[in-house]
This record gives sequence, C-alpha cells and structure tokens, in this order.
Amino acid sequence: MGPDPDATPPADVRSLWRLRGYLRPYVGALVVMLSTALAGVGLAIGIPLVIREIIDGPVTGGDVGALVPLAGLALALGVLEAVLTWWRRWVQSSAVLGLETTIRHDLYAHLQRLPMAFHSRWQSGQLLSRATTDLSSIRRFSGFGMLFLLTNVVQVLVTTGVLLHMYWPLGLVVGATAVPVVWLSMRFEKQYVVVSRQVQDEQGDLATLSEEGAVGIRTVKSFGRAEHVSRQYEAAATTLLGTSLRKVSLSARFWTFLAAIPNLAVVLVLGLGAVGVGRGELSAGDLVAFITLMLSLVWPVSSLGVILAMAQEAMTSSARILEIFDTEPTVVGGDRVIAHPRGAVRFEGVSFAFPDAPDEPVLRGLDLTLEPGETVALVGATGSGKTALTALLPRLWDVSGGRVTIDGVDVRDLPLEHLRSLVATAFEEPTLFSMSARENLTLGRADASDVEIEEALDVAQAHFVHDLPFGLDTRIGEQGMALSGGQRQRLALARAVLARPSVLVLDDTLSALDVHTERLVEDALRRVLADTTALVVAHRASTVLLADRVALLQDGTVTHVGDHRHLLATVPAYRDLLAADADDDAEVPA
Ligand SMILES: Nc1ncnc2c1ncn2[C@@H]1O[C@H](COP(=O)(O)OP(=O)(O)OP(=O)(O)O)[C@@H](O)[C@H]1O
Repeated sequence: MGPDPDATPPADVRSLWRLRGYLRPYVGALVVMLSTALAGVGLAIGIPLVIREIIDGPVTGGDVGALVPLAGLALALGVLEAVLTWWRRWVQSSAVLGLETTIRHDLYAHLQRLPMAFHSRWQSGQLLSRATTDLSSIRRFSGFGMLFLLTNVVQVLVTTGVLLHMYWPLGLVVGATAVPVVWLSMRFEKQYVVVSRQVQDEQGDLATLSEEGAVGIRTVKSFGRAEHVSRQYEAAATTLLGTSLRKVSLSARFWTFLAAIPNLAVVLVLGLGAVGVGRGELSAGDLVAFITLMLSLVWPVSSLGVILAMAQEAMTSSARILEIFDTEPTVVGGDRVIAHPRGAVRFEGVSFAFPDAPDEPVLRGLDLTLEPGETVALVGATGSGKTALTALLPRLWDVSGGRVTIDGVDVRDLPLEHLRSLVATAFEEPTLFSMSARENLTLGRADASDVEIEEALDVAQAHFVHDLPFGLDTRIGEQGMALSGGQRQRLALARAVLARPSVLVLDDTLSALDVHTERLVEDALRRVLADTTALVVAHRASTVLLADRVALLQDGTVTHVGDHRHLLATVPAYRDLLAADADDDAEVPA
C-alpha cells in the first residue's frame, strides 16, 4: 500500500509540471523576471556593439566631440543593466519565497490530514527532508534555474549569431570552444550530483547521530558508552570531511578548466583577429567587441550543466513531494452530527488488524457496551490490544470489521472534528508541545476560562504548574522545562478533562503516579467520571476500582465483563493479571 518512503521515486518533467499551479499567483512576477532577464541579454550584446562604435569612430578618428554621446550611451546602458538586475532579483526573491511558503503550508496541512497508517510508516526524518531540502531545490529551480535555462540558451544562440555575422571564421572558432565547455560541464554535473547527494546523506547521518547522542544522553552516560558514541560520531564526521573535500576538489578542477578554455580561445581569437585586422577584413573595434561578446558567453555556456543538474534535482524533489500529496487521507469524516451527545458507546463485532500486519488481527469479534456516564475499565495482558481498542474510538485507526458507535451513530459517519470533540484521550506517554503549560492544557478547548483550567488541574492533582518559574505561562515540552513522567501524565489528564468530552479515554494515564497522588487523582476523577462515559485502561487494582464495570480482554476479544470483586473471585486469568495488586484492594475505597 502506498509509496515506499525510502525509495527515490522516478522523476521526470511531468512531476515538475504538476506543481505549476503554485506559480499562478506569481505570473506577474514571472513576466517581470523574464523580461528583465531578456533585456539584460540584449544589453550584454548591445554594450560591446556600442564600444565597437566608440573604437572605430571617435577613438580611431580622434574625434572627442563624438566620443561624449557614445560614451554616455554606454554608461547609460551599463546603469540600466544594473537596475534591471536589481529589479529582477528583488521580484524573484519575494516570489520564490512566497511559492516555497505556500507549498510548505499545503504539505503540512496535508500531513495533518493523513492517517496514523501513513505516519507510522514514514520516519519523521524522511518527512523533514522533504519539507526542507526538497522544497528548497524546487524553490532554487523555479526562481533561478528555470529563468536562466531559458535566457542563457537565448543569449548563447543570439550572441553566436552576432559573432558569426560579424566575422564568420572567428565565429566558428568561438562556436568550437563551446563544445569542450559544454562537454566538461555535463561531465562535471554528473559527478557533482553524485558527490553532493553523498554529502547530503552523510550530513543527515551525522545529524541523526548528534540528535541521538543529545536525546539519549542519559542512556549513553548510564551505560558508560560516551566514548563509543563519540568514536561513532568522529568516524561519521571524518567520512563527511573526506567527501566534502572530494566535492571541493572536483569543483576546483572544473572551474580551473572552465577559466582556461576561454583564455586559450582569447589568445587564438586575438592572433587570428590581428591577421583579419591586418588584411582589412575586420576593424579594431570589431575585434574588441568580438572578444567582449565571446567572454560574455562563458557564464551562460558553463552554467548550463549546473542548471540542468538543478532541473534534474527539482524534478526528483517534486516527485518526492507529490508522493505525499498523492497519498489520499483514508480516514475521512461523514456528515452526521450528534446534537445532544449522551455518550453511549458500543463496539459491535469489532475486529482490527494493523495495516502492516493484516494477517495478525489484534482484535476479533469484540463486543462491548458503555452506557452513558458509565466507567468501564479495560484489563488485559501487555500487548493484548488495549491501546488499539481505545484508538478506534477517535478513529486514530479504523476498524477492519464491525463498527464502533457513539449514541448509535457509526463513528465513521461523524465529521472528524466533531468526533474528536466528543472523545478525548489521555495517553500513558503523553506528548507535550513546545509551548506554555496553558497552551498545552487548552489544546482541546482553546476558550477554557481560568476557573475551568483550575478545576481540571484539581482533578489531575496538577497544581505543580503554579510552582513553575512562570506559572501557567512557563514554556514546557521538548524545548522547555523538563517535567517528570508523573507530571506529564497529570497535565495530559487535565488536558483531556478540560476538553469536556462526552467520552473520556484514559490509556493507563495514572501509571507513573505514586500511590498517594494516584489516590488523590482518583478521588477527584470519580467526581468527573460520575457523568462522563469513560474507558479506562488499567493495570492496577486501584485504577480498576474507579470503574463501574471491568472488561477483560483476552485473545483479541472481551471474554468477561463484570464487577471487579466478582471477576477476581470467578476468573483465574483476571486474578493472575491483578494478583499482585489484589491485596491492596481492601485499602482502597470502593
Ligand atoms: N503500528 C503497529 N503495527 C503493527 N503492530 C502493532 C502496531 N502497534 C502495536 N502493534 C502490536 O499490536 C499489539 C497490541 O498492541 P497494544 O499497544 O494495543 O497493546 P496493549 O494491550 O495496549 O499493551 P500495553 O499494556 O503493553 O500498553 C501488540 O502486539 C503490538 O506489538
């Protein structure tokens, strides 16, 4: 199913062409860019011709009076060329940056719509490189490459035509020097693409190593592996250095040859040109114009190889980005709305297998009913599919068979946003985002008042946020204050409670809390759970006691549903799972 994230997709002009819609808002800018660039070509050809007039006219004839207007014209053309270049660059930069931003925005929005099945298959590094490296290579080509591919070809053709027209034998010499230059740039381009890809990959490897080293610093230190990790890093850095030096030496050789060829040609043209001037077939002004025009061809000819490489790269990048755009969001909402949700949940004959393991169903023929306001604890061995079951409610995954309903409506018939406002989940290992504690808390309900935030913090026993350096405004998450596992869980619980869902899912949310805090949280939770339907994944007897009923998950299906004490007394498998905890049970208020 879907494309392979690690493979480089076949690239051709069609992929680049498919992104043309993004250029539409910039048609005006493109017209300005193209006309200024073409006018620049005209000036690059015109200025040497004016100089020819100056040399053959006033300079040869010693006529100072005629020199002034011609020199003024040359100067004006030079200034015009500078102004046009400035204008083109200015228009170009704002257009291509805008273009890149629009594609990046669409890409991000699309990624948010793609289902878990997509995200569990694609490494974040892959997505990151598509959103950064690939986008910038498209930007470079659409702003710079595309324009110069066109204008350079025009400049080479027109200038060669002018040269041939001025004095065809020398024109042929110049035409002939273009051959080794083009050949050299093509060869260079091929080798350069390979080396620069390699440098990019090695930079990626090095980045991964440094990230792992930084994120895993505790593990590295506690296992005494610091030296091993630095050796690994050093080896990767040395490889990168070697490859980068190869890249530099390759381009140093290329540019040296590139400079040498026109210089040799100048010698040849000067020699042959002098003969031509001596024979009266060519004026001195012609020769100077000729050489100036010839030198003006060096960049357009030599850059063709690099621009073609850029085009190739942009095609590959478009193909890689289109791969993401072409992945259809398979989890799409319906259009039914539950106006007054009561929170009755039913799993009816539910089966489920992860898409990458379709032959090993995690759940099969599972039935479970949660009455409105009821709390059901889900108990099962580790790996028995408890998390998978809870993920079916907000449609992080879709059932493979059967259906899940809320108030009798199949969750697939509800708009996704509506469904996800009905169901809130607190995970065992919650993600906190790099933003303030308040923003993290109000993720599910941006308009929550301070009083409501306070109530949610009460339920989750998360008053510690007030003791953070800036209270609720303290930045937490990856780039902010590090919080303990238990603190993170309590924030996640407060976040879920604050969303005031009709159905609350707690996926082992209390596992990192000490017994004392857990009891306080449970006491407060009991009040919240009194009128909210809740599915609570539980590993401990104390958590189970929050529930009105317990469902035992075995072999992918619910085998027993009942009261905790009853199950403990009658179901040996249940007793085994909660045996260690069973003794505590007397201490906990039922
Ligand atoms: N993305 C996935 N692709 C394939 N298999 C998966 C995926 N995620 C989980 N599994 C497998 O599905 C099974 C059920 O996993 P699940 O996380 O639902 O178990 P659990 O009962 O919640 O376990 P625990 O109590 O340890 O959290 C496990 O065998 C797990 O290895």
